[in-house]
Amino acid sequence: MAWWKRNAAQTEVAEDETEAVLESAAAAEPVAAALIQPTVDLSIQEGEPLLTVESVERTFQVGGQPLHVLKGIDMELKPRQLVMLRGRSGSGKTTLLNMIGGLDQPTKGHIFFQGLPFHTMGDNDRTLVRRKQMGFIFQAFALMPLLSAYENVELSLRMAGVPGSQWKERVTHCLDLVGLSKRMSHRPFELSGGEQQRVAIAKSIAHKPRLLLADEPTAELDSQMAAQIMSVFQDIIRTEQVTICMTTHDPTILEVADHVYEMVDGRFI
Ligand SMILES: Nc1ncnc2c1ncn2[C@@H]1O[C@H](COP(=O)(O)OP(=O)(O)OP(=O)(O)O)[C@@H](O)[C@H]1O
Repeated sequence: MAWWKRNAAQTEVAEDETEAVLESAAAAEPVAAALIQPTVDLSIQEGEPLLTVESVERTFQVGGQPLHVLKGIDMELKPRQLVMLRGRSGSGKTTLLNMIGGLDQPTKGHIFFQGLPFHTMGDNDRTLVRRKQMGFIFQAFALMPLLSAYENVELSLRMAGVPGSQWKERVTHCLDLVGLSKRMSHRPFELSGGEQQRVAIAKSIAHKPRLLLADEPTAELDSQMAAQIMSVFQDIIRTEQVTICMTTHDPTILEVADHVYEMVDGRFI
């Protein structure tokens, strides 16, 4: 299980932990604001891919033996696309998503995000690009249980170092986009699973990322709620100009994808 999945699963935190997160967010604000000043030109020309994966392999050492998980992956994400990675459990989808998100690096091959070589960049540089340009959505929603929907979205703006003067308008806009204007003051336990996932989506797009990565975002939802989430994804691609790459096991939602990559044992077929 990827560490960001584990983090998501561990967000059932106690009250004092919520306080700690809020304090660290406040402390992080000036630092984050300084960190996310663009030091490289992240704009891309029309028609160019947002992300390119070339001949990527990932091998883990398990008990002294190499485990070849990705065995030569080539793919492309274009601006404003909805792309799905489909495959059986253990086929390597999350491992690939981690590479695309700059959370891990390939053993061999190249990954370019807006022309930046993720495969050679250091951890700090990839973290900066990720904070500013990417959003993440998890199966387990990753919401702070003691904060309202509004406060959850606002927290992600604080963490991204967005100036406080912009928070209210942006939080309201993002919650409106996912159809939750009337639920802003509700806390996660006062919301349905689909509504919680929509708060998580609002949270992930609040800082205006170019790329949204979602690991099984509909896995915990019934088919009606899953369809709602896919409709929200289509809306935000149009209105927020974002590209979405998600993993799924669910064959019923594949038809809304612009492209489906089918993964079998570390390869696309
Ligand atoms: N850090 C790691 N160390 C060793 N093996 C790993 C590591 N990460 C993943 N693996 C192995 O790589 C394989 C693919 O895992 P991955 O999580 O990418 O699959 P998946 O397709 O996302 O599966 P699921 O749909 O169940 O989430 C699995 O056999 C897993 O045990």
